[in-house]
Amino acid sequence: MRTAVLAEPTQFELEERPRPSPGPDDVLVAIRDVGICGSDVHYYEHGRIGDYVVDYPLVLGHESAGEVVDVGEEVTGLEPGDRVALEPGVPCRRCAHCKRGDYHLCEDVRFMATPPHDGAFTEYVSWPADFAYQLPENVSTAEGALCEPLSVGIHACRRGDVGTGDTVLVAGAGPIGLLAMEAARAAGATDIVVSDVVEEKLDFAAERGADLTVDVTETDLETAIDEYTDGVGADVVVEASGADPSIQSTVDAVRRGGTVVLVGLADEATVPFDVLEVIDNEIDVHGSFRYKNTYDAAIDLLADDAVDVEGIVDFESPLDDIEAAFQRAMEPAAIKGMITFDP
Ligand SMILES: NC(=O)C1=CN([C@@H]2O[C@H](COP(=O)(O)OP(=O)(O)OC[C@H]3O[C@@H](n4cnc5c(N)ncnc54)[C@H](O)[C@@H]3O)[C@@H](O)[C@H]2O)C=CC1
Ligand SMILES: CC(=O)[C@H](N)C(=O)O
Repeated sequence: MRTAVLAEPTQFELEERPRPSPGPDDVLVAIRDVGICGSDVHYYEHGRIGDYVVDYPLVLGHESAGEVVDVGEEVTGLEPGDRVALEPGVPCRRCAHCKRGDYHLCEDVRFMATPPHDGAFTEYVSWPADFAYQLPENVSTAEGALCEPLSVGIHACRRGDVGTGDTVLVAGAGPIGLLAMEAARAAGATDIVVSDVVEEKLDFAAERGADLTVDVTETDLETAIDEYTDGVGADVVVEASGADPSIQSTVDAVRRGGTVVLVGLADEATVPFDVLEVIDNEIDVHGSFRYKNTYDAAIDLLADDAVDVEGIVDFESPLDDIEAAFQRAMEPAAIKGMITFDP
């Protein structure tokens, strides 16, 4: 099977690898669509993200969906021909975190395209059947692949307890921010403010329904939020940029008693943060790591047309052109690239 292998920084090689056989509890999936995530681009460019260092060769890609072509002997509920979205993190199922239900916090998780685990820029993946979610007829495999970043948005909104009538500030209009905006709207938020430093990103967020956009290179975020909320502040702030100034400004933009959800990964682990403001205003600050139990919700939202994920895809490319696709994904205005495979 044809596989794109990251052989060294900024260097993919296309190689033939043997097609895997599904284990007893696995499904063999012919991959149809794989999104290019910011983390894939980071590994491509720098060979590491924090403590995760690429031991070459590595197969990238963790936002994937495709068609089941074979099933292990113990698998029930899925059969060849079914289209599925693959949840990329398979936990150990035995540790204290897994047993508590926080399987996304499992320290032995096998997460696609996070070293040393291979991902989905390949023609076939064998994957545990319970982490393969059947797609209804009206949900495409491209949408199935984007259940992954949508899940990050859904989990962030759950962490922030976003509810009916809320005003939500989403900081950062990359794919994660844009899909957090979709998830917030679906959770009942009626006012969504999006901040960014790139005008095109904000224009795109506005086209996709942001009620207010704030270019923080020109406008003070706290002032803009104060004006929009009559001095109250946002009920929930979802920080999805990872930029230090944005992280710091979350406590100024949120209302007293509101919630800040930190999703964006800061370059440095330590960011100066006004703790007194957190205490005085009784702000709940939550970290949000990946997601758990979101795929069914993501697929239901897609089937009901309650969210739009395909609209964030701005370019598609076949596997053979993956190098060019990654070069394009590195452009500042790029949003979401998708590697597509012929059926
Ligand atoms: N916690 C988690 O489980 C996950 C975290 N992430 C992280 O979430 C963040 C967002 O991911 P993507 O959307 O893929 O990244 P992205 O890089 O495409 O988007 C970030 C956006 O933030 C904007 N930005 C930069 N400085 C800003 C500022 N001061 N204020 C507001 N916006 C600013 C950028 O212009 C860009 O549009 C990244 O840090 C990524 O590593 C991604 C997936 C999962
Ligand atoms: C941090 C990322 O972008 C990646 N999606 C991951 O969950 O590791």
